[in-house]
Amino acid sequence: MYDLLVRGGQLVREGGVETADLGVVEGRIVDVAPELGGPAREELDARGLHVFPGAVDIHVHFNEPGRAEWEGLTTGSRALAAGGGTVFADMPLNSAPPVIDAATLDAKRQVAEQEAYADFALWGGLTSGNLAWLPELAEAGAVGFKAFMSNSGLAEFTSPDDLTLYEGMKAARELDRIVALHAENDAITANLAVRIRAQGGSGVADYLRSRPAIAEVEAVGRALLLAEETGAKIHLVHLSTGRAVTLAAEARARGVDVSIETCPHYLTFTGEDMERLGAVLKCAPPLRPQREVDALWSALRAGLIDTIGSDHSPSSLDLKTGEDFFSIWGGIAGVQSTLSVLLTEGRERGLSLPDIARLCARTPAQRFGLAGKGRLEPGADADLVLVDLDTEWTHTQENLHTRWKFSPYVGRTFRGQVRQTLLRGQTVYAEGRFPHPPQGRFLRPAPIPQEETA
Ligand SMILES: NC(=O)N[C@H]1NC(=O)NC1=O
Ligand SMILES: [Zn+2]
Repeated sequence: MYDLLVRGGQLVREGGVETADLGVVEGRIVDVAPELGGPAREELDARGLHVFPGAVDIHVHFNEPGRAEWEGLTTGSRALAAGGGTVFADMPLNSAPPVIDAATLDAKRQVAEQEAYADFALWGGLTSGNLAWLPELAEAGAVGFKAFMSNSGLAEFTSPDDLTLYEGMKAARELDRIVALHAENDAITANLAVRIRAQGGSGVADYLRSRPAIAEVEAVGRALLLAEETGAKIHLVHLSTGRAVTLAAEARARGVDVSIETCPHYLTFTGEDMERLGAVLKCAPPLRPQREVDALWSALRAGLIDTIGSDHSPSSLDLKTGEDFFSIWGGIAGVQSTLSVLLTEGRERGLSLPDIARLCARTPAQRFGLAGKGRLEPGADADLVLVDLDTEWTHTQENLHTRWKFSPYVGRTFRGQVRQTLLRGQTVYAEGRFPHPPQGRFLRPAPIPQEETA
């Protein structure tokens, strides 16, 4: 007897899209076939809908404990679920204190186990001062170590110098953990900012000039060399330029173990949009000219980019206002919109539905050792998103579930709407509501597979 039978949905799987039923027992998919026989305790009619694996957002900042006024695990994970997500990996900053040792990781884990509407993994930090604590972070279940090659924007989350990064990668290799890198050259970005501000620059165009593409490309090149030298596995977060993606893809072709992420905002908005809309679009690396947006879409079509993470990083609204654009908080609130962007713009730009499922679910789950996630296969968790692909809808402040109703996607029209999200067979989101209390579980990464993730 099934606990749940999902009837007649169009399943988006690795090989293509097929109409079939899903049989679920104790939160796991046990059977996938057309016209499964019952009985079942509960049936869900998915006819006319597409069923995707729950999205796995490997890059969010929910900022709890310590900075819940910026977002919070409850609101952040509700927004994730409303956007079709069932798993998130929370970055070690901007929670306070940041996650740089086992005790801070355990403290965040405890809060998330109470509050998260999705299953979750936790990143540890690799900072200038915590090399000695990487083993205990790995032991506590960190999914990997995040390092900033430029200023993180928060004094308590320091950047490792190149020697520390090199030694951190060696340690990460020993611990079989991935190092995630925010790759921008610190000397270029910091010194340009000082010079431009000294000349009185304080606007969006000034900010854009302080973070040129070469800052990203140089840091990506350096990170790849260090990874090649140490044999470490690295994950390049939020790449914003075609040239950085090409550099990383070339390194991968000669054996460097690198995965490549971009974010919906680099696929949707340009520097000109940032100049027009201001703080709601402030991020680092910054938004780029249209030709880079197009280059990222080409790279996605060519299979060069592995994962899409939201880099959801909001703050309270007071930090998003002010005359000096350099001082405004950098971070975009997009956790609810990743799948919507891909279903709308991605389909127009030539991605298939299985491509979208691979980028948003299968590859991030596989790359980060999140067993049972990201696939609609027998044995996997019944993490399902029911999507009506044809409905057009416009994002409003009212349908945002984040703490602050401040997102660049408000006012945007999407084609394809999330109707219902299930986590291990239980509905966590349906038609604007969250019918059950939070039940997210901590995911400890399994050993990372060696094979290519692309
Ligand atoms: N600290 C933090 O969240 N930084 C993020 N925000 C952003 O725009 N880029 C980042 O790396
Ligand atoms: Zn981030």
